Amino acid sequence: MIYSVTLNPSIDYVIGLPHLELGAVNRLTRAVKLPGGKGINVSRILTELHVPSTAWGFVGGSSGQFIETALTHTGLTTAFTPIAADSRINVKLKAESETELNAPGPAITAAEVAAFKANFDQLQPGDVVVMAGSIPASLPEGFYRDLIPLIQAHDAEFVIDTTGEALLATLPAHPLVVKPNHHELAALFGDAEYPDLAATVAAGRKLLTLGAQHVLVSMAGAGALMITATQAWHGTVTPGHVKNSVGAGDSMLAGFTGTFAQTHDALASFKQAIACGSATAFCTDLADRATIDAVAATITITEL
Ligand SMILES: Nc1ncnc2c1ncn2[C@@H]1O[C@H](COP(=O)(O)OP(=O)(O)OP(=O)(O)O)[C@@H](O)[C@H]1O
Ligand SMILES: O=P(O)(O)OC[C@@]1(O)O[C@H](CO)[C@@H](O)[C@@H]1O
Repeated sequence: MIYSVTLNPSIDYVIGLPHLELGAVNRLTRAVKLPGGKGINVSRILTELHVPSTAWGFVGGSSGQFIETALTHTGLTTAFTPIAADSRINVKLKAESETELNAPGPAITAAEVAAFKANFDQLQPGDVVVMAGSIPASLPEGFYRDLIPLIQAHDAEFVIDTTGEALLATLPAHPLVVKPNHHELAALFGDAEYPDLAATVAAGRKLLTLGAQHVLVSMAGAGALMITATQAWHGTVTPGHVKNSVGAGDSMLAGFTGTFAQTHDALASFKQAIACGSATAFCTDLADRATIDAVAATITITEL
């Protein structure tokens, strides 16, 4: 079983208008509410792929109720920990360009944390826990790192999508896959942007040396890399009409994790990762199965 962890779920309030004028009254031409949060997005894509998963995390208030109900309607299994405070609302503004306004998240009490951690008692060998997204300000910075022993005590694996020191701190525990984007990768090593794929591969390979089992580097419209100790592949898709980049990275992680959990075939998992990431970029919400399959048929993989 795959479990996603979203410590800080959100309602994603997606609003659109042709032109934003700061300091003026703007009339929206589009306004929709979606259940959001990186782990939740991973679970939503897994559902599209018919890979069972359960979404864990903290939800509270009427916003939390909306998130839970909306996810249940998608067929996703949730086992959220209820909290007294309200889940956050993040604004995704689509005008001339995309702007995201992400809230800090609710206060979470020690009793709520204890109830959440009790979930980990049910893990079985071979299960995978995907931890993704920000940590609410009321929880310690090292919260993800502290969950790893709870996972490994059951011989389960973990996947982590975080950045900077928080990511580096988890590598000695051998995450199944890490997926920085190329900007995050450069920042991780205090480098300027990498000039070419060879330099990006060399930096990605350092993450393997530090302990990651698989390394993907996403590069938005330029596709993605998968890097092993001796090989590297660059994957791209036929360009399409980009409608939404929110959740492309989460979709990618879902594609890799879901396929790897079923096949243990890293290259097939990489292809599905690219298909899911790009399909989300080509959809108005997260990708649907038909778009994922259509995009998968256009993938080109080049061994570097
Ligand atoms: N414009 C695009 N055209 C085609 N594919 C895209 C595009 N943007 C993203 N993708 C696909 O999605 C993958 C992940 O995108 P990206 O590199 O933006 O991840 P990210 O920075 O983690 O995204 P986010 O945080 O917005 O979810 C890319 O590697 C690519 O396969
Ligand atoms: O504030 P965080 O937790 O870093 O990111 C949250 C978020 O931006 O990530 C998802 C897209 O990746 C959205 O659904 C959600 O609003």
